[in-house]
Amino acid sequence: MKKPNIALTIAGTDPTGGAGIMADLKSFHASGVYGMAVATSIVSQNSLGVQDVYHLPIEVLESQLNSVFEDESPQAIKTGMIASEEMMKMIKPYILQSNVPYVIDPVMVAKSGDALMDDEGKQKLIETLLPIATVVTPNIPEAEDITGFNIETVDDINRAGAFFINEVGSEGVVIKGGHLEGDAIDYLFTNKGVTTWNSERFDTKHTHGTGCTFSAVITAELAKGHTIEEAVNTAKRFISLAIQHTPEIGKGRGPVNHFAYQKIEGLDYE
Ligand SMILES: Nc1ncnc2c1ncn2[C@@H]1O[C@H](COP(=O)(O)OP(=O)(O)O)[C@@H](O)[C@H]1O
Ligand SMILES: Cc1ncc(COP(=O)(O)OP(=O)(O)O)c(N)n1
Repeated sequence: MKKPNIALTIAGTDPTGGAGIMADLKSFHASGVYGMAVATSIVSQNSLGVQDVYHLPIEVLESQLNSVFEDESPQAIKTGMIASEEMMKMIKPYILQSNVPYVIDPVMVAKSGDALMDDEGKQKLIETLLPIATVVTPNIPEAEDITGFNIETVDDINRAGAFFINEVGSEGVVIKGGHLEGDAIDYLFTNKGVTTWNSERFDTKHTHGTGCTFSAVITAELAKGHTIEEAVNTAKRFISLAIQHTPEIGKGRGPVNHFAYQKIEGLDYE
């Protein structure tokens, strides 16, 4: 059997499996990629919200990174929740040395409204990690925080896309339209221009972890050697099916279905 491609996620946890590294590992698996995961923070959360957040000591983060990189070389890396500048500085050299596609989900606030990063962390993310990203996947509030202006119209989205590419220095950015009204439209900006993906908006409250899942699939597709455009195309189809076929788990805003794409599209593993 051929050795699989490997994707690594570096992010926070969710014991109920809807978001964070747990959702990333399921999404990697459902994309036919071998997943590895380094935890940054332990988050006690569920479909009802975030109950507690415990940031791991920096030496625990370093120790996990060494365990991964002493042993293997992932073909793509994703970061999600990174709470402090100290963590960002610890992670950055591992990403640079890997020299593989790097996806940033700039996680700042959970949909429950709970903060997952402080204000200083947001500024440091712009300075340390966003300039080395292959793709950044902000939702509208995250894009507003990073750019510093309100995003309400398509003109605002175009201005935000230009800000990430020209001022921050990211190679690509997908500004996700999940938080706007109407169809769920996502906008990919690269130096080649803008590409949009449009899906119907499914009327469901079960959208916990949509951003984690979407960015994890982009990472998996990049690990397989696909282009940014191909990776976002697959991720959009994956997340649309995952939201359309939610498993209705938990008492509140539950997770998406990480295995709908695999079942419906009949993904073949190599
Ligand atoms: N109700 C919905 N119906 C269809 N697609 C959605 C819906 N909500 C979000 N999406 C899609 O899910 C992905 C994640 O978007 P979003 O929910 O904005 O991210 P986040 O979880 O980071 O807030 C995007 O592709 C977005 O268009
Ligand atoms: C550990 C952890 N990371 C990220 C998030 C945010 O997830 P996201 O996919 O943006 O969706 P919501 O969970 O906010 O609905 C999280 N909750 N936990």
